[in-house]
Parts: sequence; structure tokens; C-alpha cells
Amino acid sequence: MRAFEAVQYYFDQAAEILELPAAVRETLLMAKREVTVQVTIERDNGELATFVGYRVQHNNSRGPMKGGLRYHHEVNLDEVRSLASLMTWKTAVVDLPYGGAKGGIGVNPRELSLREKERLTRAFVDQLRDVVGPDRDIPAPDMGTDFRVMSWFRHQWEKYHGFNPAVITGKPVEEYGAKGREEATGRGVGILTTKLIGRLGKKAEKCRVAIQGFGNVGSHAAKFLHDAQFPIVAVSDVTGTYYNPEGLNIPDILRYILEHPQGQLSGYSNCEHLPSDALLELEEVEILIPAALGGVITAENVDRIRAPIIIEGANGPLFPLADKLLHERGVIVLPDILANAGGVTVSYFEWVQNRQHYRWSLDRVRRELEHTLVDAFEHVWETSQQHDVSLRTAAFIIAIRRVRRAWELAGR
Ligand SMILES: NC(=O)C1=CN([C@@H]2O[C@H](COP(=O)(O)OP(=O)(O)OC[C@H]3O[C@@H](n4cnc5c(N)ncnc54)[C@H](OP(=O)(O)O)[C@@H]3O)[C@@H](O)[C@H]2O)C=CC1
Ligand SMILES: O=C(O)CCC(=O)C(=O)O
Repeated sequence: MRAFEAVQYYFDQAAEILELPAAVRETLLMAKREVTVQVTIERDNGELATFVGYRVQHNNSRGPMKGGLRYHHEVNLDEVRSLASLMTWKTAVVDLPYGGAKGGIGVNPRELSLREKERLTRAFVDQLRDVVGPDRDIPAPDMGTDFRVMSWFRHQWEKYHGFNPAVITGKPVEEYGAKGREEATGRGVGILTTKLIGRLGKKAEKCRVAIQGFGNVGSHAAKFLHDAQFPIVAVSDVTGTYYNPEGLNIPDILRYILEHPQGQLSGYSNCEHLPSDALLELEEVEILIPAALGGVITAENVDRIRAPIIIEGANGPLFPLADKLLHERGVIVLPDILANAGGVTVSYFEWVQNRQHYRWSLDRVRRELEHTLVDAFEHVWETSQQHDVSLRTAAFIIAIRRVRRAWELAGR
């Protein structure tokens, strides 16, 4: 199954309950605009290299479109389309005044020097300069991009349009970025995990956690959950799974990552080392947090997933058949459009601060983030009880209702 078909399947489950007419379903599902561009740069050795870039603008019924930029060698139009659609439902679930979009370039960022990555980003902006804008479509970080990429993006865009840092979020804190944006997605995963296990009557100390992916989302989720007394027994990146059934020393691992230029776990030796994919199938793990790529839990490996709770830090980590089988087995899945919404929530706070030329304290960002996510969680939980459906279907019900309402109010 392709990534967009998966989102469509989840959408349809909720649309069925809402008795959404077919024509409305089609309008809400299809992207408003899909842009594919050629991005050519000169490599440091003087050779030319050409990549394909995308920006898919899915829906703007509730406000300007919003969503990250991904640099990864597997990026393709179908994937970006699915991620853009997820953004529409995500911003609606947490009730931000935004629509959804997503972009990316099919490139392995680890094969680029810093200067090549800057040239790539600036060349991408040259192609997208009139497609994005502070009231139109506001990009942000996703896999393979960070605050540096956001800074280059902003400065290149401003060469065409003049000063306006609200064109992109996730910028460096020294350059109109919000305090707390970098940690926000992982922190949000942590806040919601804590909330969910509280609702299930479980104690943090008794819930062993495994986290796939130790980048922005995985590492900040690990830090938050470690501080909240959860034993983190396994973390992974492409170099492998790092495992200790008694609980890993997360502060030590975070220090190790900072000291190693590639920011990877490779070589970390104060624990057992297993193959990368082993993490998903570990025994005696209560909470599994996929926080890397999409489509990692499929019909193929679902029978070997042991954790009774899955928190989707990544976008689209479960394919529908796996999701259905897990639901039938009683596994509780906190869906991506809620679980990882902390990032876009603090992106919204950054955009608001940029527009007001005002800066919030880290305390205020964290307080408002928690408030926004906990409110959304309560609403999703109640809706799932009310309709006797999974948390995912409940989240889609809320999101579709809100987008449909805005779309109808706007008239035609
Ligand atoms: N950044 C954000 O604010 C948000 C991100 N997300 C989603 O979270 C997920 C992770 O994004 P983010 O943390 O930003 O990305 P990063 O690029 O910061 O980190 C990605 C991590 O995933 C690891 N990884 C990649 N492939 C595999 C694999 N096959 N097995 C194990 N680990 C792997 C990478 O390993 P290595 O370093 O070795 O390559 C790296 O540790 C994505 O799905 C993204 O869409 C969702 C909401 C917001
Ligand atoms: O911060 C943002 O605007 C979007 C982050 C993102 O791409 C996501 O939530 O998947």
C-alpha cells in the first residue's frame, strides 16, 4: 500500500461514521496544489548535481498551510502528498488556525557537505519563492532538516520579498526562532505518553519504553520520558538498536551523540548492540515509540510486535492492516496526528511571536504547549469512548468535522 492510500483509509474510517457525502470526501482528500521542481546545485568538487523537490499544499480551509520540509533519499510525491494531508488533520485536531502542507527533496543529506546543503536549500527556495509565504504556506523542520536549513530558507526567501521571519518556523532561537521549538515534538510525545498511561492507571516506573529513531523527535522524547521516571530500555538509529533491559543511561547517550560529529549512536558501547529493526519486536516493552520513518509496522511484522501501547512519534509508522490487527488485539495506538503535534503547535507559537515582534519565555511556551495537547487529548479520548472507536478514528472524526465546517462556512 502506498503512503497516501494509507491516510485515505484512515480518513474513510472516520468519514463513514460522519456519513460524509462522496463529493465532500473527494474535495477534502485531494490536495489543492502539488508542485514538483528541479533543484540543481554545484557540488564542492565543481560537478553539477540535480535533485527533485516537492511542495504539496493540501488544504487551507482553516488558515495558511503549514508543514515541514524533509530531506531524505526516499522522498517522493506520494509520500509528500500523504504527509501534507496528515498536516491538515493534525492542525485541526489541536485546533491551530492552519491548513496542511509538506515538502521535501529526494536527497541523502548525510552525503552533502554543510555548504552543499545550504546551496541546495537556497536553490529550492528559488523555485518555491512564490509558492510559500507567511499568510500562504509556512514550512518548518522535518526529517533531515533543522534550524540551520530554516535560517537559509528564510534568508533566501527574504531576498525576493523583504524581511519577514514568519515565512518559516523552527528557526534558530537567536534569529526569531521560538524557545522550545527544537524540543517541542519530542516533549509533546512525552507529555501525551504520560497523560495516556495516567488514564490507563499505569505508573511510569513500570512502563519500559523502546524508541525507534534518535533524531530530533526520538532524542527529546527519550529525555522527557527519562526525566519522568520511565525506564528507556532501547533506542535506535540506522546504525542499530542500543539495548539495556534494566534501562539505558539516557543523559550519557545524549552526551555521546553531541560529542560525535554525525550525531549517530554508532560506537556507543555501554549497553547491548542489536540490529536496527530488532527494536520494534523487543519482548517486555510496554510502550513502543516509532520516531523515524513511516510504514515501519506492516502486515508483515505486526504479529511480532509485543508492546501493548504504541505512541506514533513518526508520521505514518503503521500501515492500515497492521493498525486494524493491533486494534483487534487491544493494543492502544496514540495516532501521529495527535502524538507528534507538539512540533507544529510550537511552530504556531513561533509564527505568532514573529508577527507580534514579541518573545515568549520558555516557561510560557511549555505551559501553552501542554495546555493545547492535553485539551486535544481529552477531546480525542472522549470521542473514542462516545463512538467506541480507536483513538486514531476519533482524532480523524474531530479533524474532519472542523475542516468541513470551515470549508462550508467559507461558501463557494
Ligand atoms: N521534527 C519535527 O518537528 C517533527 C517530526 N515528525 C516526524 O518524526 C519522525 C522523525 O523526524 P525527526 O526526528 O525530525 O528526524 P531526524 O532527521 O532528526 O531523525 C531521524 C532519526 O531516525 C533515524 N532513522 C532513520 N531511518 C531509520 C531506520 N530505518 N531505523 C531506525 N532509525 C532510523 C535516523 O537515524 P540516523 O541519524 O542514523 O540516520 C535519526 O536518528 C519523522 O517521521 C517526522 O516526519 C513529526 C512531527 C514534527
Ligand atoms: O512545525 C511545523 O510546522 C510542522 C512539523 C511537521 O512537519 C509535522 O508535524 O509533521
